[in-house]
Amino acid sequence: MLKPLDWQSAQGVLRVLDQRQLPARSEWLDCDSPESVSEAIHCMAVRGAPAIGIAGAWGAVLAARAAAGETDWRACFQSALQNLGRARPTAVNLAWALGRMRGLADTASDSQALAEACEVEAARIEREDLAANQRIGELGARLLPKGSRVLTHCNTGALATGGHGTALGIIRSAWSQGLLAGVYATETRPWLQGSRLTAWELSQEGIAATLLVDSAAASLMGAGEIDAVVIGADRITRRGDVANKIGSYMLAVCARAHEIPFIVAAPGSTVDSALLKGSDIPIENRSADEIWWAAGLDKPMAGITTHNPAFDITPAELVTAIVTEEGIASPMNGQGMALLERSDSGSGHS
Ligand SMILES: CSC[C@H]1O[C@H](OP(=O)(O)O)[C@H](O)[C@@H]1O
Repeated sequence: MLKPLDWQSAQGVLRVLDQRQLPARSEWLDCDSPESVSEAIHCMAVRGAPAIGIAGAWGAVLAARAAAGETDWRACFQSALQNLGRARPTAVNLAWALGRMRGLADTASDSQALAEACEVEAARIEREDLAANQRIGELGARLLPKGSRVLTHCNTGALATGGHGTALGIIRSAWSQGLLAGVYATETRPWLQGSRLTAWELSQEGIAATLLVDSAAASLMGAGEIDAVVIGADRITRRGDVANKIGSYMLAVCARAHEIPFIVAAPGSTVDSALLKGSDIPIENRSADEIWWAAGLDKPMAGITTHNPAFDITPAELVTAIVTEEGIASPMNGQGMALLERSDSGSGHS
C-alpha cells in the first residue's frame, strides 16, 4: 500500500516520500530530528492534514529520543513539540497529534520511558488514521448513487493520510463497488496536488479519471457533467465551516448554484470542537514564488503584490454532508450538526 511515511525505529529515522518531486521521481528524505521533520512539513515534502499529524507524532518520538540524557528532559521535549506545532498552522491534525504526544510526558517516569511511550502512540495514531479512512470510504460511498460522476479537489489520497485517503478514499471505495461513471480531478493551483498527486494515485490504481484546470469546474457543472463534489478538510469547526485547499469555497458556491451535493470527508482528528466559526481558523499564507514560478519567474514581478493563501473557508451553509469515521452528519445550514448516519463499526480507535 502507498504510504507517505516510513518509520525506521532502529535507525531513528522518519523516511518521508518527498511529494514535491512526484510524479517525476520517488525520492525519500531521511529525517533524524524533530527539526528536520518540522522542515519536511513546512516545505510540504509531506502534506495533507492527517499525514502532517502523523509526521508530527513521529517527530515527537525523535524529540523524546533527543531529550534523553538531558536533566530537564521534559522541558526539552515540550519545547521541541512547540516548534513542531509551528510548521503549518491550518490543519488542526498537527496540533491534535502533538497534544496526544505531549500528555505522555506527564506520566513517563524517565526519558527512556517517554521515548518508548511516544513510539507506541505514534504507531497508534498512524494505524487509527488508516482505519478511519477505510471507514470514511465505506460510509461516503453510500452517498453516491450508481453512475455518479464526482469531482474532487487537491489530493486527499493515501499520500495525504495514513493510507486509503479521505475524499479520495470515498472515490476509491465507490469505484471498487462499481458506483462511479466518472472521476474528475482539479489541477489545484498553485502547487498542483491534483495533477501531480491525485492523478498519479488514480492512475496507479487504474481508476479512470479526467484532469481539469481549476477554472473549468463551473462550466463542467453547468453542462450537467458532475453529480457530486467530494473534498477533504484541514479543519472543521463545530458549526461545520470547513477550511480546505484554496478553491474549495469557489467549488462550493458553484455546486450550490447547480444544486450539486458538496460532500466533505475527514477523520475526527480534523474536527476542531474548540472553534465555532471558520473565520477563527488561521489561514496559512505561502510564498509568492509558488505563483510566480508558473509564470517563469523566480521572484515576484516589480510593483506586483501577491495573494497566495493555501486554504479557504467554505461556510457550513454550503456543505451538504460531512463524513467522518463516526458517521455522516449534516451541518444543517450552520444551525447545528445532525448525525444522518452513525458508523456501525465504531471509530476504528484502538
Ligand atoms: C486529506 S488531507 C486534506 C488536505 O490537505 C491539503 O492541503 P495541503 O496539500 O496544502 O497540505 C488539502 O487542503 C486537502 O484537502
